[in-house]
Amino acid sequence: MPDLYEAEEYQRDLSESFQTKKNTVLSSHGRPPWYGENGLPLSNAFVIGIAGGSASGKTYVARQIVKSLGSTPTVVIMSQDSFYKRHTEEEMALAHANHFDFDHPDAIDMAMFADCLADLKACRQTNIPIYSFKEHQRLDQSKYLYGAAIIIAEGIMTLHDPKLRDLYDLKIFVQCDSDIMLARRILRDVKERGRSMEGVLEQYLRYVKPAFDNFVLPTARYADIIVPGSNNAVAIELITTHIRSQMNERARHFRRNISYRSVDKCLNSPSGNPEDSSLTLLLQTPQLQGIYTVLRDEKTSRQDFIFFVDRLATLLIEKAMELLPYKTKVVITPTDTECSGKELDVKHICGVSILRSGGPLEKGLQRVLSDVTIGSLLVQTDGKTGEPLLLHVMLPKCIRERHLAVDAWVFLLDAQISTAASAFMAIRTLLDHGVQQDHIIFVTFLVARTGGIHVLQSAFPKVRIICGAIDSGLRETWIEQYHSEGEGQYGNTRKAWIVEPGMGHIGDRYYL
Ligand SMILES: Nc1ncnc2c1ncn2[C@@H]1O[C@H](COP(=O)(O)OP(=O)(O)O)[C@@H](O)[C@H]1O
Ligand SMILES: O=c1ccn([C@@H]2O[C@H](COP(=O)(O)O)[C@@H](O)[C@H]2O)c(=O)[nH]1
Repeated sequence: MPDLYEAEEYQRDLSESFQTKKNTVLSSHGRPPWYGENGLPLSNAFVIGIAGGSASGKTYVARQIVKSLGSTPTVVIMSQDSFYKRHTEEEMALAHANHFDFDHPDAIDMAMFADCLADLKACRQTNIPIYSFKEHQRLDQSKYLYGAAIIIAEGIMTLHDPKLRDLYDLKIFVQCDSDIMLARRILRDVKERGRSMEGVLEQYLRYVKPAFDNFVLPTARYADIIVPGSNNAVAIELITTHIRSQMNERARHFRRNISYRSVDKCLNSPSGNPEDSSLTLLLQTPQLQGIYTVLRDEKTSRQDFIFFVDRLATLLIEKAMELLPYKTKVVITPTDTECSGKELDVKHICGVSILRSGGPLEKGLQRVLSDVTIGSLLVQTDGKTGEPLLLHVMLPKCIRERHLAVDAWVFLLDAQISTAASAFMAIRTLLDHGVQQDHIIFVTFLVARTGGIHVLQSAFPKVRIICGAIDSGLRETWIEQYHSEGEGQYGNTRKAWIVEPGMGHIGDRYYL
Protein backbone atom coordinates (compact mmCIF):
# COMPACT_ATOMS: atom_id res chain seq x y z
CA MET A 1 0.00 0.00 0.00
CA PRO A 2 1.87 3.15 -1.11
CA ASP A 3 1.91 6.64 0.36
CA LEU A 4 0.69 5.82 3.81
CA TYR A 5 0.18 8.32 6.59
CA GLU A 6 -0.24 11.21 4.20
CA ALA A 7 -3.14 13.59 4.59
CA GLU A 8 -5.39 13.11 1.60
CA GLU A 9 -6.00 16.79 1.04
CA TYR A 10 -2.26 17.26 0.66
CA GLN A 11 -2.37 14.99 -2.35
CA ARG A 12 -5.29 16.89 -3.81
CA ASP A 13 -4.10 20.44 -3.13
CA LEU A 14 -0.57 20.38 -4.43
CA SER A 15 0.23 20.33 -8.08
CA GLU A 16 2.98 18.18 -9.50
CA SER A 17 4.96 21.29 -10.36
CA PHE A 18 6.12 21.56 -6.75
CA GLN A 19 8.06 18.33 -7.14
CA THR A 20 6.75 17.02 -3.85
CA LYS A 21 7.69 13.53 -4.94
CA LYS A 22 11.33 14.27 -4.33
CA ASN A 23 10.79 15.59 -0.87
CA THR A 24 9.03 12.73 0.79
CA VAL A 25 8.52 9.15 -0.18
CA LEU A 26 6.62 6.77 2.01
CA SER A 27 6.21 3.10 1.63
CA SER A 28 4.85 0.57 4.04
CA HIS A 29 4.09 -3.05 4.58
CA GLY A 30 2.55 -2.21 7.94
CA ARG A 31 4.14 -1.04 11.14
CA PRO A 32 4.48 -3.63 13.92
CA PRO A 33 4.18 -2.53 17.59
CA TRP A 34 6.72 0.09 18.57
CA TYR A 35 5.81 -0.03 22.28
CA GLY A 36 5.85 -2.47 25.15
CA GLU A 37 3.17 -3.97 27.37
CA ASN A 38 3.40 -0.89 29.59
CA GLY A 39 2.23 1.21 26.65
CA LEU A 40 5.47 3.19 26.39
CA PRO A 41 7.47 3.41 23.15
CA LEU A 42 10.23 0.80 23.19
CA SER A 43 12.59 2.13 20.64
CA ASN A 44 12.99 5.15 18.47
CA ALA A 45 12.74 5.04 14.71
CA PHE A 46 16.00 4.16 12.93
CA VAL A 47 17.39 7.36 11.38
CA ILE A 48 19.79 7.50 8.44
CA GLY A 49 21.44 10.76 7.32
CA ILE A 50 22.60 10.99 3.69
CA ALA A 51 24.82 13.95 2.69
CA GLY A 52 26.70 14.74 -0.51
CA GLY A 53 26.95 17.43 -3.16
CA SER A 54 24.01 18.67 -5.19
CA ALA A 55 23.01 15.97 -7.74
CA SER A 56 25.53 13.53 -6.31
CA GLY A 57 22.73 10.93 -6.06
CA LYS A 58 21.49 11.31 -2.44
CA THR A 59 17.83 10.90 -3.36
CA TYR A 60 18.70 8.04 -5.69
CA VAL A 61 20.57 6.23 -2.88
CA ALA A 62 17.67 6.84 -0.48
CA ARG A 63 15.16 5.42 -2.95
CA GLN A 64 17.35 2.45 -3.76
CA ILE A 65 17.61 1.66 -0.05
CA VAL A 66 13.80 1.69 0.25
CA LYS A 67 13.50 -0.51 -2.83
CA SER A 68 16.13 -2.94 -1.67
CA LEU A 69 14.57 -3.19 1.82
CA GLY A 70 11.49 -4.71 0.20
CA SER A 71 8.92 -5.84 2.74
CA THR A 72 9.86 -3.64 5.64
CA PRO A 73 7.92 -1.37 7.95
CA THR A 74 7.17 2.21 6.98
CA VAL A 75 10.06 4.19 5.56
CA VAL A 76 10.04 7.96 5.20
CA ILE A 77 12.47 9.92 3.06
CA MET A 78 12.71 13.44 4.39
CA SER A 79 14.58 15.93 2.24
CA GLN A 80 16.42 18.88 3.71
CA ASP A 81 15.31 20.79 0.60
CA SER A 82 11.94 21.22 2.30
CA PHE A 83 13.58 23.31 4.99
CA TYR A 84 14.88 26.26 2.97
CA LYS A 85 13.89 29.38 4.88
CA ARG A 86 10.95 31.58 3.89
CA HIS A 87 12.22 34.38 1.63
CA THR A 88 11.37 38.08 1.32
CA GLU A 89 10.33 39.57 -2.03
CA GLU A 90 13.87 40.97 -2.46
CA GLU A 91 15.47 37.59 -1.75
CA MET A 92 13.18 35.93 -4.26
CA ALA A 93 14.12 38.50 -6.89
CA LEU A 94 17.80 37.80 -6.19
CA ALA A 95 17.13 34.04 -6.40
CA HIS A 96 15.47 34.38 -9.82
CA ALA A 97 18.55 36.33 -11.00
CA ASN A 98 20.83 33.53 -9.63
CA HIS A 99 22.24 35.92 -7.04
CA PHE A 100 21.04 34.21 -3.89
CA ASP A 101 23.26 31.80 -1.99
CA PHE A 102 21.23 28.63 -1.33
CA ASP A 103 24.33 26.65 -0.59
CA HIS A 104 25.36 28.37 2.64
CA PRO A 105 24.30 26.51 5.82
CA ASP A 106 22.35 29.63 6.91
CA ALA A 107 19.96 29.20 3.96
CA ILE A 108 18.45 26.14 5.65
CA ASP A 109 16.34 26.23 8.80
CA MET A 110 18.51 23.69 10.63
CA ALA A 111 16.65 24.08 13.95
CA MET A 112 13.31 23.29 12.36
CA PHE A 113 14.79 20.37 10.45
CA ALA A 114 16.25 18.97 13.69
CA ASP A 115 12.94 19.45 15.54
CA CYS A 116 10.91 17.65 12.87
CA LEU A 117 13.45 14.85 12.69
CA ALA A 118 13.55 14.51 16.49
CA ASP A 119 9.73 14.28 16.58
CA LEU A 120 9.65 11.56 13.94
CA LYS A 121 12.52 9.70 15.58
CA ALA A 122 10.63 9.72 18.89
CA CYS A 123 7.56 8.25 17.07
CA ARG A 124 5.64 11.55 17.22
CA GLN A 125 3.87 13.13 14.28
CA THR A 126 5.38 16.11 12.53
CA ASN A 127 4.25 18.65 9.94
CA ILE A 128 7.08 19.55 7.60
CA PRO A 129 7.16 22.62 5.36
CA ILE A 130 6.84 22.35 1.58
CA TYR A 131 9.30 24.24 -0.61
CA SER A 132 8.88 25.21 -4.25
CA PHE A 133 12.09 25.26 -6.28
CA LYS A 134 10.31 27.04 -9.10
CA GLU A 135 9.19 29.89 -6.86
CA HIS A 136 12.24 29.75 -4.54
CA GLN A 137 9.79 29.97 -1.69
CA ARG A 138 8.31 28.01 1.18
CA LEU A 139 4.64 27.36 0.56
CA ASP A 140 1.83 27.93 3.03
CA GLN A 141 0.88 24.24 3.14
CA SER A 142 2.68 21.72 5.27
CA LYS A 143 2.92 17.97 5.05
CA TYR A 144 1.82 15.68 7.86
CA LEU A 145 4.07 12.73 8.59
CA TYR A 146 3.68 9.99 11.16
CA GLY A 147 4.56 6.43 11.80
CA ALA A 148 7.96 5.80 10.28
CA ALA A 149 10.02 2.92 11.58
CA ILE A 150 12.90 4.02 9.34
CA ILE A 151 13.62 7.65 8.45
CA ILE A 152 16.06 8.64 5.72
CA ALA A 153 17.09 12.30 5.91
CA GLU A 154 18.88 13.52 2.80
CA GLY A 155 20.38 16.88 1.87
CA ILE A 156 23.62 18.68 1.13
CA MET A 157 23.97 19.80 4.77
CA THR A 158 22.55 16.82 6.66
CA LEU A 159 25.92 16.10 8.31
CA HIS A 160 26.81 19.76 8.90
CA ASP A 161 25.04 20.50 12.16
CA PRO A 162 26.20 18.62 15.33
CA LYS A 163 22.61 18.59 16.66
CA LEU A 164 21.52 16.81 13.50
CA ARG A 165 24.43 14.38 13.54
CA ASP A 166 23.38 13.27 17.03
CA LEU A 167 20.03 12.13 15.65
CA TYR A 168 21.40 9.66 13.10
CA ASP A 169 21.90 5.96 13.69
CA LEU A 170 23.75 5.69 10.39
CA LYS A 171 25.58 8.46 8.50
CA ILE A 172 26.21 8.16 4.76
CA PHE A 173 28.12 10.45 2.39
CA VAL A 174 27.61 10.15 -1.36
CA GLN A 175 30.92 10.89 -3.08
CA CYS A 176 30.55 11.82 -6.73
CA ASP A 177 32.77 13.20 -9.44
CA SER A 178 32.28 16.99 -9.85
CA ASP A 179 31.77 16.79 -13.63
CA ILE A 180 29.05 14.17 -13.18
CA MET A 181 27.35 16.28 -10.49
CA LEU A 182 27.40 19.37 -12.74
CA ALA A 183 26.09 17.47 -15.76
CA ARG A 184 23.27 15.92 -13.69
CA ARG A 185 22.41 19.27 -12.13
CA ILE A 186 22.13 21.04 -15.48
CA LEU A 187 19.84 18.32 -16.82
CA ARG A 188 17.68 18.25 -13.68
CA ASP A 189 17.40 22.01 -13.06
CA VAL A 190 16.49 22.77 -16.68
CA LYS A 191 13.99 19.91 -16.88
CA GLU A 192 12.44 19.97 -13.41
CA ARG A 193 13.20 23.26 -11.71
CA GLY A 194 12.43 25.70 -14.54
CA ARG A 195 15.98 27.03 -15.04
CA SER A 196 18.06 28.06 -18.06
CA MET A 197 21.43 26.42 -18.69
CA GLU A 198 23.23 29.80 -18.37
CA GLY A 199 21.50 30.41 -15.01
CA VAL A 200 22.45 26.99 -13.68
CA LEU A 201 26.10 27.50 -14.64
CA GLU A 202 26.23 31.01 -13.18
CA GLN A 203 24.77 29.80 -9.86
CA TYR A 204 27.05 26.79 -9.87
CA LEU A 205 30.26 28.77 -10.28
CA ARG A 206 29.25 31.58 -7.93
CA TYR A 207 27.79 29.55 -5.03
CA VAL A 208 27.35 25.82 -5.48
CA LYS A 209 30.95 24.77 -6.16
CA PRO A 210 32.60 26.98 -3.49
CA ALA A 211 30.02 25.90 -0.90
CA PHE A 212 30.56 22.26 -1.78
CA ASP A 213 34.30 22.66 -1.13
CA ASN A 214 33.84 24.72 2.05
CA PHE A 215 30.79 23.19 3.75
CA VAL A 216 29.67 19.94 2.14
CA LEU A 217 32.81 17.93 1.35
CA PRO A 218 34.34 18.50 4.82
CA THR A 219 31.35 16.73 6.41
CA ALA A 220 32.35 13.46 4.68
CA ARG A 221 34.59 12.82 7.68
CA TYR A 222 31.52 12.30 9.90
CA ALA A 223 30.12 9.56 7.68
CA ASP A 224 30.09 5.89 8.71
CA ILE A 225 29.95 4.86 5.06
CA ILE A 226 31.08 6.58 1.85
CA VAL A 227 28.94 5.54 -1.09
CA PRO A 228 30.00 6.20 -4.70
CA GLY A 229 27.69 8.47 -6.71
CA SER A 230 27.39 5.93 -9.55
CA ASN A 231 27.51 2.14 -9.78
CA ASN A 232 26.63 1.91 -6.12
CA ALA A 233 24.47 -1.23 -6.03
CA VAL A 234 26.92 -3.17 -3.84
CA ALA A 235 27.19 -0.36 -1.29
CA ILE A 236 23.40 -0.08 -1.13
CA GLU A 237 23.05 -3.83 -0.56
CA LEU A 238 25.51 -3.63 2.36
CA ILE A 239 23.59 -0.74 3.88
CA THR A 240 20.26 -2.57 3.60
CA THR A 241 21.70 -5.68 5.23
CA HIS A 242 22.79 -3.54 8.16
CA ILE A 243 19.37 -1.83 8.44
CA ARG A 244 17.56 -5.19 8.29
CA SER A 245 19.62 -6.59 11.12
CA GLN A 246 18.94 -3.45 13.19
CA MET A 247 15.20 -3.80 12.55
CA ASN A 248 15.20 -7.50 13.45
CA GLU A 249 16.69 -6.68 16.81
CA ARG A 250 13.73 -4.41 17.45
CA ALA A 251 11.06 -6.93 16.40
CA ARG A 252 8.51 -7.81 19.10
CA HIS A 253 5.99 -10.49 19.92
CA PHE A 254 3.36 -8.14 21.19
CA ARG A 255 -0.04 -9.79 20.83
CA ARG A 256 1.21 -13.12 22.13
CA ASN A 257 2.51 -11.39 25.27
CA ILE A 258 -0.63 -9.49 26.16
CA SER A 259 -3.23 -12.22 25.50
CA TYR A 260 -4.30 -14.73 28.09
CA ARG A 261 -3.06 -12.79 31.10
CA SER A 262 -4.51 -13.31 34.57
CA VAL A 263 -7.82 -11.51 34.63
CA ASP A 264 -8.53 -11.14 38.34
CA LYS A 265 -8.02 -7.40 38.32
CA CYS A 266 -9.06 -7.12 34.70
CA LEU A 267 -12.18 -5.06 34.76
CA ASN A 268 -11.95 -3.35 38.10
CA SER A 269 -9.59 -0.94 39.75
CA PRO A 270 -6.83 -2.16 42.08
CA SER A 271 -9.03 -0.98 44.97
CA GLY A 272 -11.65 -3.47 43.85
CA ASN A 273 -14.21 -0.68 43.68
CA PRO A 274 -15.97 -0.81 40.31
CA GLU A 275 -16.56 2.95 40.49
CA ASP A 276 -12.78 3.50 40.23
CA SER A 277 -12.44 1.25 37.23
CA SER A 278 -11.63 2.75 33.86
CA LEU A 279 -14.32 0.52 32.32
CA THR A 280 -18.00 1.45 32.39
CA LEU A 281 -20.49 -1.27 31.58
CA LEU A 282 -23.94 -0.08 30.46
CA LEU A 283 -26.65 -0.86 33.00
CA GLN A 284 -27.73 -4.44 32.20
CA THR A 285 -31.44 -3.70 31.79
CA PRO A 286 -33.74 -6.25 30.12
CA GLN A 287 -34.03 -3.80 27.21
CA LEU A 288 -30.25 -3.85 26.69
CA GLN A 289 -30.11 -7.62 27.08
CA GLY A 290 -32.85 -7.83 24.45
CA ILE A 291 -30.71 -5.87 21.99
CA TYR A 292 -27.71 -8.12 22.64
CA THR A 293 -29.86 -11.25 22.20
CA VAL A 294 -30.87 -10.09 18.73
CA LEU A 295 -27.26 -9.29 17.84
CA ARG A 296 -25.88 -12.59 19.14
CA ASP A 297 -28.47 -14.66 17.29
CA GLU A 298 -26.93 -16.10 14.11
CA LYS A 299 -30.41 -16.15 12.55
CA THR A 300 -30.83 -12.38 12.79
CA SER A 301 -31.20 -10.86 9.33
CA ARG A 302 -28.63 -8.33 8.15
CA GLN A 303 -31.28 -5.61 8.11
CA ASP A 304 -32.17 -6.25 11.76
CA PHE A 305 -28.51 -6.56 12.69
CA ILE A 306 -27.78 -3.09 11.27
CA PHE A 307 -30.87 -1.60 12.94
CA PHE A 308 -30.00 -2.96 16.39
CA VAL A 309 -26.27 -2.14 16.07
CA ASP A 310 -27.18 1.47 15.26
CA ARG A 311 -29.50 1.59 18.28
CA LEU A 312 -26.87 0.11 20.57
CA ALA A 313 -24.19 2.44 19.21
CA THR A 314 -26.36 5.43 20.12
CA LEU A 315 -26.84 4.14 23.68
CA LEU A 316 -23.09 3.63 24.08
CA ILE A 317 -22.21 7.06 22.70
CA GLU A 318 -24.83 8.73 24.92
CA LYS A 319 -23.13 7.05 27.90
CA ALA A 320 -19.72 8.16 26.67
CA MET A 321 -20.98 11.74 26.42
CA GLU A 322 -21.39 11.74 30.21
CA LEU A 323 -17.62 11.61 30.53
CA LEU A 324 -17.07 14.92 28.72
CA PRO A 325 -16.72 18.18 30.66
CA TYR A 326 -19.71 20.53 30.70
CA LYS A 327 -20.04 24.13 31.84
CA THR A 328 -22.99 26.20 32.96
CA LYS A 329 -24.99 28.00 30.29
CA VAL A 330 -27.85 30.39 30.96
CA VAL A 331 -30.61 30.65 28.32
CA ILE A 332 -33.89 32.54 28.04
CA THR A 333 -36.83 30.19 27.45
CA PRO A 334 -39.82 30.93 25.18
CA THR A 335 -41.66 31.92 28.38
CA ASP A 336 -39.07 34.69 28.81
CA THR A 337 -37.59 33.03 31.86
CA GLU A 338 -33.90 32.75 32.60
CA CYS A 339 -32.85 29.14 32.93
CA SER A 340 -29.46 27.82 33.92
CA GLY A 341 -28.35 24.72 32.05
CA LYS A 342 -25.21 23.04 30.71
CA GLU A 343 -23.20 22.98 27.51
CA LEU A 344 -20.17 20.99 26.37
CA ASP A 345 -16.90 22.54 27.51
CA VAL A 346 -14.47 21.09 24.95
CA LYS A 347 -12.32 22.82 22.32
CA HIS A 348 -12.17 19.95 19.84
CA ILE A 349 -14.00 16.66 19.72
CA CYS A 350 -13.68 13.95 17.10
CA GLY A 351 -14.12 10.26 16.45
CA VAL A 352 -11.53 7.75 15.26
CA SER A 353 -12.64 4.32 14.16
CA ILE A 354 -10.39 1.32 14.03
CA LEU A 355 -11.14 -0.12 10.62
CA ARG A 356 -13.19 -2.01 9.65
CA SER A 357 -15.13 -3.05 12.67
CA GLY A 358 -15.17 0.39 14.33
CA GLY A 359 -17.36 1.59 11.44
CA PRO A 360 -20.67 0.28 12.89
CA LEU A 361 -20.27 2.69 15.83
CA GLU A 362 -19.91 5.74 13.59
CA LYS A 363 -23.62 6.22 12.94
CA GLY A 364 -24.29 6.34 16.68
CA LEU A 365 -21.63 9.00 17.09
CA GLN A 366 -23.04 11.07 14.21
CA ARG A 367 -26.55 10.85 15.68
CA VAL A 368 -25.33 12.33 18.94
CA LEU A 369 -22.78 14.82 17.55
CA SER A 370 -24.07 15.69 14.10
CA ASP A 371 -21.04 17.65 12.85
CA VAL A 372 -18.32 15.47 14.36
CA THR A 373 -15.25 14.68 12.22
CA ILE A 374 -14.35 11.01 12.14
CA GLY A 375 -10.90 9.73 11.24
CA SER A 376 -9.70 6.16 10.93
CA LEU A 377 -6.85 3.82 11.68
CA LEU A 378 -6.39 0.60 9.75
CA VAL A 379 -4.92 -2.02 12.04
CA GLN A 380 -4.64 -5.55 10.67
CA THR A 381 -3.29 -8.77 11.98
CA ASP A 382 -0.22 -10.19 10.32
CA GLY A 383 -1.65 -13.52 9.13
CA LYS A 384 1.52 -15.44 9.96
CA THR A 385 2.63 -13.97 13.29
CA GLY A 386 -0.70 -12.74 14.62
CA GLU A 387 0.97 -9.42 15.46
CA PRO A 388 -0.98 -6.20 14.80
CA LEU A 389 0.23 -3.99 11.95
CA LEU A 390 -0.61 -0.32 11.53
CA LEU A 391 -1.42 0.05 7.84
CA HIS A 392 -3.13 3.37 7.46
CA VAL A 393 -3.58 6.56 9.45
CA MET A 394 -6.20 9.13 8.51
CA LEU A 395 -6.73 11.41 11.47
CA PRO A 396 -8.81 14.58 11.81
CA LYS A 397 -6.94 17.90 11.70
CA CYS A 398 -7.42 18.48 15.43
CA ILE A 399 -5.21 15.44 16.07
CA ARG A 400 -2.72 15.87 13.23
CA GLU A 401 -1.49 19.13 14.69
CA ARG A 402 0.07 18.77 18.13
CA HIS A 403 -0.99 22.19 19.44
CA LEU A 404 -4.63 21.22 18.76
CA ALA A 405 -4.28 17.59 19.84
CA VAL A 406 -3.53 18.49 23.46
CA ASP A 407 -7.03 19.95 23.77
CA ALA A 408 -8.84 17.34 21.69
CA TRP A 409 -11.29 14.77 23.06
CA VAL A 410 -11.44 11.55 21.07
CA PHE A 411 -14.10 8.85 20.86
CA LEU A 412 -12.12 5.80 19.80
CA LEU A 413 -14.43 3.26 18.17
CA ASP A 414 -13.99 -0.47 17.75
CA ALA A 415 -16.56 -3.27 17.79
CA GLN A 416 -14.82 -5.36 20.43
CA ILE A 417 -11.78 -5.61 22.63
CA SER A 418 -10.48 -9.16 22.51
CA THR A 419 -6.70 -9.49 22.64
CA ALA A 420 -6.68 -5.68 22.91
CA ALA A 421 -3.78 -5.50 20.43
CA SER A 422 -5.64 -3.15 18.06
CA ALA A 423 -6.90 -0.99 20.92
CA PHE A 424 -3.35 -0.78 22.27
CA MET A 425 -1.99 0.32 18.89
CA ALA A 426 -4.74 2.88 18.36
CA ILE A 427 -4.32 4.43 21.82
CA ARG A 428 -0.53 4.58 21.42
CA THR A 429 -1.03 6.32 18.05
CA LEU A 430 -3.26 8.97 19.65
CA LEU A 431 -0.80 9.50 22.50
CA ASP A 432 2.05 9.88 19.98
CA HIS A 433 0.07 12.76 18.50
CA GLY A 434 -0.19 14.53 21.86
CA VAL A 435 -3.79 13.58 22.76
CA GLN A 436 -4.10 13.39 26.54
CA GLN A 437 -4.81 9.92 27.91
CA ASP A 438 -7.83 11.07 29.94
CA HIS A 439 -9.28 12.68 26.80
CA ILE A 440 -9.62 9.28 25.10
CA ILE A 441 -12.95 7.45 25.46
CA PHE A 442 -12.94 3.97 23.96
CA VAL A 443 -16.43 2.89 22.90
CA THR A 444 -17.06 -0.76 22.14
CA PHE A 445 -19.89 -3.32 21.98
CA LEU A 446 -18.02 -6.20 23.62
CA VAL A 447 -15.05 -6.82 25.88
CA ALA A 448 -13.56 -10.31 26.29
CA ARG A 449 -12.99 -10.94 29.98
CA THR A 450 -10.08 -13.30 29.33
CA GLY A 451 -8.39 -11.17 26.68
CA GLY A 452 -5.90 -8.33 26.83
CA ILE A 453 -8.16 -5.85 28.63
CA HIS A 454 -6.22 -6.11 31.89
CA VAL A 455 -2.93 -5.22 30.20
CA LEU A 456 -4.66 -2.41 28.31
CA GLN A 457 -6.13 -0.96 31.49
CA SER A 458 -2.87 -1.08 33.39
CA ALA A 459 -0.92 0.45 30.49
CA PHE A 460 -3.42 3.27 29.95
CA PRO A 461 -5.30 3.67 33.25
CA LYS A 462 -6.75 7.06 32.33
CA VAL A 463 -8.38 5.93 29.08
CA ARG A 464 -12.08 5.35 29.80
CA ILE A 465 -13.76 2.35 28.18
CA ILE A 466 -17.51 2.18 27.60
CA CYS A 467 -18.97 -1.19 26.69
CA GLY A 468 -22.35 -2.90 26.64
CA ALA A 469 -21.37 -6.49 27.47
CA ILE A 470 -18.47 -8.50 28.85
CA ASP A 471 -18.02 -11.97 27.36
CA SER A 472 -16.24 -14.80 29.06
CA GLY A 473 -14.31 -16.55 26.32
CA LEU A 474 -11.53 -15.86 23.84
CA ARG A 475 -10.28 -18.59 21.54
CA GLU A 476 -7.26 -18.55 19.24
CA THR A 477 -7.87 -20.19 15.89
CA TRP A 478 -6.61 -20.48 12.33
CA ILE A 479 -8.96 -19.43 9.52
CA GLU A 480 -8.69 -20.85 5.99
CA GLN A 481 -8.38 -18.12 3.36
CA TYR A 482 -8.60 -18.54 -0.38
CA HIS A 483 -7.46 -16.18 -3.09
CA SER A 484 -7.18 -16.44 -6.85
CA GLU A 485 -3.89 -15.95 -8.62
CA GLY A 486 -3.62 -16.44 -12.37
CA GLU A 487 -5.46 -19.60 -13.26
CA GLY A 488 -5.68 -21.17 -9.84
CA GLN A 489 -7.10 -20.80 -6.36
CA TYR A 490 -4.67 -20.75 -3.47
CA GLY A 491 -5.43 -21.23 0.18
CA ASN A 492 -3.57 -20.29 3.34
CA THR A 493 -4.39 -20.06 7.01
CA ARG A 494 -4.59 -16.89 9.02
CA LYS A 495 -4.41 -16.47 12.77
CA ALA A 496 -7.57 -15.07 14.40
CA TRP A 497 -9.17 -14.67 17.83
CA ILE A 498 -12.83 -15.41 18.50
CA VAL A 499 -14.82 -13.92 21.39
CA GLU A 500 -17.35 -16.36 22.94
CA PRO A 501 -20.31 -16.30 23.07
CA GLY A 502 -19.71 -13.11 21.03
CA MET A 503 -21.64 -11.82 18.04
CA GLY A 504 -19.46 -13.24 15.27
CA HIS A 505 -17.57 -10.82 13.03
CA ILE A 506 -19.47 -7.60 13.70
CA GLY A 507 -17.93 -5.68 10.79
CA ASP A 508 -18.74 -8.45 8.29
CA ARG A 509 -22.31 -8.87 9.57
CA TYR A 510 -22.86 -5.10 9.36
CA TYR A 511 -21.26 -4.43 5.98
CA LEU A 512 -21.39 -7.66 3.95
N1 LIG B 1 23.82 5.74 -9.16
C1 LIG B 1 23.21 6.40 -10.14
N2 LIG B 1 23.15 5.86 -11.35
C2 LIG B 1 22.52 6.53 -12.35
N3 LIG B 1 21.94 7.74 -12.24
C3 LIG B 1 21.98 8.33 -11.05
C4 LIG B 1 22.60 7.69 -9.93
N4 LIG B 1 22.48 8.51 -8.87
C5 LIG B 1 21.79 9.59 -9.30
N5 LIG B 1 21.50 9.49 -10.60
C6 LIG B 1 20.74 10.49 -11.39
O1 LIG B 1 21.30 11.77 -11.15
C7 LIG B 1 20.29 12.75 -11.00
C8 LIG B 1 20.44 13.47 -9.64
O2 LIG B 1 20.32 12.51 -8.62
P1 LIG B 1 19.61 12.83 -7.24
O3 LIG B 1 19.55 11.55 -6.49
O4 LIG B 1 18.33 13.55 -7.47
O5 LIG B 1 20.66 13.82 -6.60
P2 LIG B 1 20.64 14.62 -5.22
O6 LIG B 1 19.48 14.13 -4.43
O7 LIG B 1 21.94 14.30 -4.60
O8 LIG B 1 20.52 16.05 -5.60
C9 LIG B 1 18.97 12.02 -11.14
O9 LIG B 1 18.50 12.20 -12.45
C10 LIG B 1 19.31 10.58 -10.90
O10 LIG B 1 18.48 9.69 -11.57
O1 LIG C 1 15.34 27.80 -4.18
C1 LIG C 1 16.35 27.08 -4.31
C2 LIG C 1 16.79 26.24 -3.29
C3 LIG C 1 17.89 25.43 -3.50
N1 LIG C 1 18.56 25.46 -4.68
C4 LIG C 1 19.71 24.55 -4.92
O2 LIG C 1 19.35 23.23 -4.58
C5 LIG C 1 20.51 22.49 -4.23
C6 LIG C 1 20.21 21.43 -3.20
O3 LIG C 1 19.29 20.49 -3.70
P1 LIG C 1 19.81 19.06 -4.20
O4 LIG C 1 18.52 18.31 -4.46
O5 LIG C 1 20.58 18.46 -3.08
O6 LIG C 1 20.60 19.24 -5.41
C7 LIG C 1 21.49 23.50 -3.69
O7 LIG C 1 22.74 23.27 -4.26
C8 LIG C 1 20.94 24.87 -4.10
O8 LIG C 1 21.84 25.57 -4.89
C9 LIG C 1 18.13 26.30 -5.68
O9 LIG C 1 18.75 26.34 -6.77
N2 LIG C 1 17.04 27.09 -5.47
